Amino acid sequence: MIKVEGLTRKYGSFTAVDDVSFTCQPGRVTGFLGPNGAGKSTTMRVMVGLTPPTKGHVTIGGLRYHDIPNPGRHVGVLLDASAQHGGRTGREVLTLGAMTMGLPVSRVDEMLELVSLTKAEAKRRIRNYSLGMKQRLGIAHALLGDPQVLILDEPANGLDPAGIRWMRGLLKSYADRGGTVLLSSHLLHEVEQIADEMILIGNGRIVAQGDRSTLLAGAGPVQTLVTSLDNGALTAALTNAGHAVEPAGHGLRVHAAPVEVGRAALSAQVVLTDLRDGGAGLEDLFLELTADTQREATGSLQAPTPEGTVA
Ligand SMILES: Nc1ncnc2c1ncn2[C@@H]1O[C@H](COP(=O)(O)OP(=O)(O)OP(=O)(O)O)[C@@H](O)[C@H]1O
Repeated sequence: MIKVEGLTRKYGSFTAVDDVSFTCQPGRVTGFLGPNGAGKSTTMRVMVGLTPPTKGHVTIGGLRYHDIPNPGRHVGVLLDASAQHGGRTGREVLTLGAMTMGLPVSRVDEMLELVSLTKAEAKRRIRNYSLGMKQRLGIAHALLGDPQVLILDEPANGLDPAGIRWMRGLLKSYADRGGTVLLSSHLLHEVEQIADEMILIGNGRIVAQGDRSTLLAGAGPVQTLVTSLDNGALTAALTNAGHAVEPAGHGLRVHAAPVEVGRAALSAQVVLTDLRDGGAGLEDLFLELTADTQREATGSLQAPTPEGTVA
């Protein structure tokens, strides 16, 4: 388990992380989500002892990182995949890691296979790796010591769609086996597909946390988008059932849950061709909660004209 308690990190008069507290449970993937500069990396750096906190503390399995004997056997860390020495080969990096942690060198081949780096790629110098290859190597390094806890900063960065899917499966099965995973991202869709819990941070402060349904409960009124073979009859049935209905594209927006819409359609014998949640959703919630920390106005984006002026 990772426990962050009252963590504050200041740089001069600037507060990068402001009284942050949360826990990451074993068997769960926790997503750490926030816009650029929100304080995710700083929090993670404090977790693994690379940045001292101004106030508060972090424990992993009850110990501060510095007090964990042979930490690589307990905590797998990937903070910056490009931070490896460019002149070393991937195999050398993993071999050095295995030797430092007292692991058999056979572990290197296992990890290379796990992250799908070929033998030829493992012999290449890291300065010639693509970002996605560096990321795979970083994940291999984090998993080398078979740790119970993983702390990964933007692990999907640079991975192609198949790589992102692979990583999702890898982290989910790791958590299913009882591991604790904390991963950061500034991309909601990346996190929401994998995380059991989400922690939203903006301007160094936690703005929301919980599982998907808890967060969605705070995301505005329930709405459903529905299209049918007879929208007129469906509108009548929904109105009779006491639900507000308005036209939306080829279908209807109903101020009720999908199950209520389905019931009304059944009673009116209307065939549905599309039925989906039309609520504000997590993205709206995320943008709303972090609105004062976004660099862009979220409501009224205007594309620049070809001349570079806003139309
Ligand atoms: N060493 C430092 N000195 C001064 N300011 C710093 C330092 N490290 C981080 N900061 C500032 O702290 C804030 C939080 O940065 P951090 O890297 O933690 O954000 P982040 O949420 O990881 O962002 P991103 O998604 O862009 O990686 C930023 O404003 C950053 O400029």
